[in-house]
Amino acid sequence: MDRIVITGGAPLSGVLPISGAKNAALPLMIASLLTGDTLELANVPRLADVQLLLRILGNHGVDHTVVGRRPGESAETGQTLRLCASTVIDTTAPYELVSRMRASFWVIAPLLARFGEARVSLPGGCAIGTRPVDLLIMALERLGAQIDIDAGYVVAKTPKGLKGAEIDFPKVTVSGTHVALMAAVLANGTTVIENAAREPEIVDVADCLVKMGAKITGAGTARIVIEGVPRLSGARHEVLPDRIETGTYAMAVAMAGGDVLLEGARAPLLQSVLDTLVAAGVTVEPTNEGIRVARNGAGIAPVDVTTEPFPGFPTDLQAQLMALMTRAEGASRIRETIFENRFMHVQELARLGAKIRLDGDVAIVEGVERLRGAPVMATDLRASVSLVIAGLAAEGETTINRVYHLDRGFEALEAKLTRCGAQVERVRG
Ligand SMILES: CC(=O)N[C@H]1[C@@H](OP(=O)(O)OP(=O)(O)OC[C@H]2O[C@@H](n3ccc(=O)[nH]c3=O)[C@H](O)[C@@H]2O)O[C@H](CO)[C@@H](O)[C@@H]1O
Ligand SMILES: C=C(OP(=O)(O)O)C(=O)O
Repeated sequence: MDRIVITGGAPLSGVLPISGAKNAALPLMIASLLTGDTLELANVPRLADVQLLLRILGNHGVDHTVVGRRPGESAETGQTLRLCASTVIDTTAPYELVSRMRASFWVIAPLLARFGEARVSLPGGCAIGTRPVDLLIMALERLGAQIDIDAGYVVAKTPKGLKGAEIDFPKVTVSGTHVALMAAVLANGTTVIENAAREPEIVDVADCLVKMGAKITGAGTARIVIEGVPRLSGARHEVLPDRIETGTYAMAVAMAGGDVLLEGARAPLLQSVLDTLVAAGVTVEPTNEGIRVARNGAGIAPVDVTTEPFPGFPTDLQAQLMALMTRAEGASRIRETIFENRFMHVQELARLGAKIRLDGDVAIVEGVERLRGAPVMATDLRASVSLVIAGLAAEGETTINRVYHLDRGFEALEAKLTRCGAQVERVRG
């Protein structure tokens, strides 16, 4: 298995390109099931999750081609995919594939909306929490689907087609909102989603669906209204920049010190994160090309942060912020409210010398003078990258095992960091 070896201590400088957002690319690819025409998606990151989803869609009969490199695309960022679901041969998504990536469960919505049936494996447990799908099922039932659970599969049918309805989510859910949206666009009549997730990735998917002929208003607010249409057509759409990758590299610069332009990043996608970094004493400057992040000499000030649905501080950056705060001048308080088991990085950061105490859903991080490199491993994507951030500031060598987690969500991580002066190497094996 591959490992990443980091020799800490080098400041970062230069230009680091930001890739397309994984969490938008995945539902956008799934939306290709809603039409028999071609959906062309640009700026799709080259990630293990994207490759796996192509396999899952291929299993349903979706053809894909990778279009030659376009202007603005490089070996490090982005590819253009053409997806065509003109002949869907199978409406079952099997356990072997769905169990490897949660978002693949969302195929249930377009399959049901377009073909009136879907049989999709329950996604199974995951390192960061139990992550049930009850609210996704509730949304589909509200739209008139009959749902049974059979041998670990969700079997959904809608013999007379889906019907528009009011869906009021008792808690904000990104997955629930994606599923409700993708089902409602082909339903008969009007659907209103209340307490909808406002994440930028929801807006990106809604924008693409509108290009495909869907009638959607209110995406990006807590109330989305969808007027169902009988069919959707093909479209071309460019995936928005990855705000989580942006925040991750901003924290890497804050940790290592230096001055880097995060090229293509958009500040409004992560204002709460940028505000936190400014509070920590980091220089953050949105420019026409992206976001400049710098820390030259100044210490890191401790912060008090709670994870929340967008526009609050994202749970997907909680581990990275915690890594940064291990070097702060004082104690930080980080509260995780989205997932009940998302502190798996704490014991690994401790191996590098971090001082972190857990009290329920709160982590109290006592900043230390120095971290020291060590072998570490993590059980999920963002926890793994928090160890990369810590490794950049640790004395000596940090070896990160289980690199497949990083490959799920960070395109060309070593190349991007190395180009900015970090000593990061992938050891194949
Ligand atoms: C591929 C993708 O986009 N993943 C993101 C998505 O995950 P995901 O879409 O799975 O996250 P949700 O917003 O749906 O989950 C939020 C909370 O609601 C709970 N819940 C969710 C659905 C349900 O039916 N019942 C239920 O109780 C979850 O367990 C969790 O505690 O949003 C999360 C929150 O921003 C991010 O961390 C993930 O990176
Ligand atoms: C938790 C994440 O992804 P997923 O929902 O695919 O597990 C993530 O992107 O941090």
